[in-house]
Amino acid sequence: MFALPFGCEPRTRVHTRLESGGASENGCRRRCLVRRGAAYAPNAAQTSPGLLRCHKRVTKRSGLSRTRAREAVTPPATPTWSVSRADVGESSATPVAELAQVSYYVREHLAVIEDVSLALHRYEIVCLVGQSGCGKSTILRLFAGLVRPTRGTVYFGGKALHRVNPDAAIVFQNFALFPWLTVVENVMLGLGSSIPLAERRRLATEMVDMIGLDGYENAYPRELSGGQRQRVGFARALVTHPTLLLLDEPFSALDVLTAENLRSELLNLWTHGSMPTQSMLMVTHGIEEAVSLADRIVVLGKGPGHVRAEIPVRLRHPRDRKSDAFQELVDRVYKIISDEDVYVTRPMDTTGMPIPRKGNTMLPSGLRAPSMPSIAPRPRVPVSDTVKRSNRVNGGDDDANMHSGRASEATGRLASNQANAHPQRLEPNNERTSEFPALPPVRLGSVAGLLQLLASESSPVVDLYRLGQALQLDVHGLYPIVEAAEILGLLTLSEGDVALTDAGHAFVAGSVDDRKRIVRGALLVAPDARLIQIICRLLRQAKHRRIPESLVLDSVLDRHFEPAASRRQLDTAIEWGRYAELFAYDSVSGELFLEEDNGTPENGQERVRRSETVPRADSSKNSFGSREMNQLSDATDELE
Ligand SMILES: Nc1ncnc2c1ncn2[C@@H]1O[C@H](COP(=O)(O)OP(=O)(O)OP(=O)(O)O)[C@@H](O)[C@H]1O
Repeated sequence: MFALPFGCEPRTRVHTRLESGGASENGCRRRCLVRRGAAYAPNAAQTSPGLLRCHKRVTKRSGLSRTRAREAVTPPATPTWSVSRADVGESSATPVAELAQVSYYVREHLAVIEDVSLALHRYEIVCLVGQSGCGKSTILRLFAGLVRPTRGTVYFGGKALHRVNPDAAIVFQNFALFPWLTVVENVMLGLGSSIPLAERRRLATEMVDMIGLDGYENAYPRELSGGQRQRVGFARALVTHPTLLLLDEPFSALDVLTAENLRSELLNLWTHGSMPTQSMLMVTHGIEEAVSLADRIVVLGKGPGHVRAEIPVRLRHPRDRKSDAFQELVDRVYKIISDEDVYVTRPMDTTGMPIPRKGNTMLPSGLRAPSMPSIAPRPRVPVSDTVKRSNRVNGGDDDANMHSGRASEATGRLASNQANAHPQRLEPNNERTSEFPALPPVRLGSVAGLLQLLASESSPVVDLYRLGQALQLDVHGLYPIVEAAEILGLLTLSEGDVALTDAGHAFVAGSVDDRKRIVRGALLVAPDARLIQIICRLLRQAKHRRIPESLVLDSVLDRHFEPAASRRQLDTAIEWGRYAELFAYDSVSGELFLEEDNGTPENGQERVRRSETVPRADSSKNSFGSREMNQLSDATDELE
């Protein structure tokens, strides 16, 4: 199945609101929501992790100063962001969308779902859980108007829906990106052709920025990690400003740390009222995921699909997964799903108390046991220097690793026991031929996920071994992520224990811009980030602020690493440099380049940003004069 967000009309109410003060009902409502922040909402500047970049968006669009723009969208300081948007009492009598006694049959006689009634209210996240084949995705498609009910009615905004829903968008599990289109072009597809091309590009670029992919606008999907691809999926859905966001297992294809990071960023956007969306319906197989995100969990039964229980989740955000209330709810949902004979009547649903008839503890097919990691104490196993060195050059096993795919994740898990039991037996890596510092080849999204996880722990110090167990990562998979965080000064590792530093706490609490600033500052001074520092200096020396990647490979990396390891080092440097917006990369020409200089001195160095005006060298290596190449090549000796 492949579909794009629906609707072609430009829907610009949020931007209108931000620029003009907002006159629309929706804009007003959302503004009120933000203002009520004094009573319930978070202070983005203090507590907002992740993806939120509204202040930057406002700056770009309205010309406000950055500080003023931040004030325009940041609610007043408040103790905590703890109340669900569904709890603000703004849900109106008319649901955002509703299935009223809907049945859906295929081939005229095969019932997929039967007599399902389900209302989605304003500012509510509803999670659909249930065994494989119980009709979860079908319900999503009904709300999207992609399929029509055989009986019953689908309502949207109180009106019967008879066509594809233009105010809904879907985020898919498998990202569904066009590989031949860049990030911005993929997002533009969500907008439809009735909007002028330049406007589509502008809106898409803004959304890419908001979703935390600034610096990747012109990257192709193959250059992105799974988490980044799913960010594009979110951007493509959100760029249409959908009233209803439908999520079909959006985190299930991601490794656990990336999923953790993205999930918390999404929740943060939602909680801050930064999304144009009024209601979210998410299909998930993860019970803990449902309990951590949902305002209401709907459990479906199968044969044919029907609603077995609706369980309101009244826990406050951020939800403590170790709390008794959280775990009780997980157990309750688990019991309802796993025991077909637990019969739940509708009046009982609101209390969330099922009536067990007889025991059945088997995990149904397609249902994952509670999967979000929690960490317990354990005996200590230090990580050997050999493992550290080996992992720096070779990377770990998870999707976190930039050079391994899903298959290697599974392999890594299988290998985990041996590796954890005998880390000191791992063979030293022989690729490196000198003491040039190697970057651990991991994605920074995984680092963010790890930090997020550590911050949610009650203990300030967490045991690395237990952490690996909880994440189902062996030492090869986990250590490079920890090491990357260590290089960036975000955590400390001592005798097998990891602890967040002040910078690590600031990173977790910070916005996307804050996070990038922290990483940028660290990369410019960290001794182990010498490769990135050399690239930055070469770029500043280059005539057009562009260098071919071959220069870095030939003149720097190949002196110190075997060719395959050189490539991995360069890919890592590109990923980190892009994230920090230190430089950009053109994968077609294989060139690194500086973006427009915004003149902001940082750590004694000048930060540079994108510019269409930077002259672009020809994609062939020859466009760099041999004299310049020689000069730059000579310069590397000095830089090293
Ligand atoms: N167009 C169709 N033709 C034939 N069978 C269909 C069609 N649509 C849905 N089904 C069947 O209906 C059942 C429910 O499908 P659906 O994808 O909605 O379930 P699901 O709960 O989302 O499953 P999963 O959790 O495995 O993704 C499945 O058995 C599916 O094969």
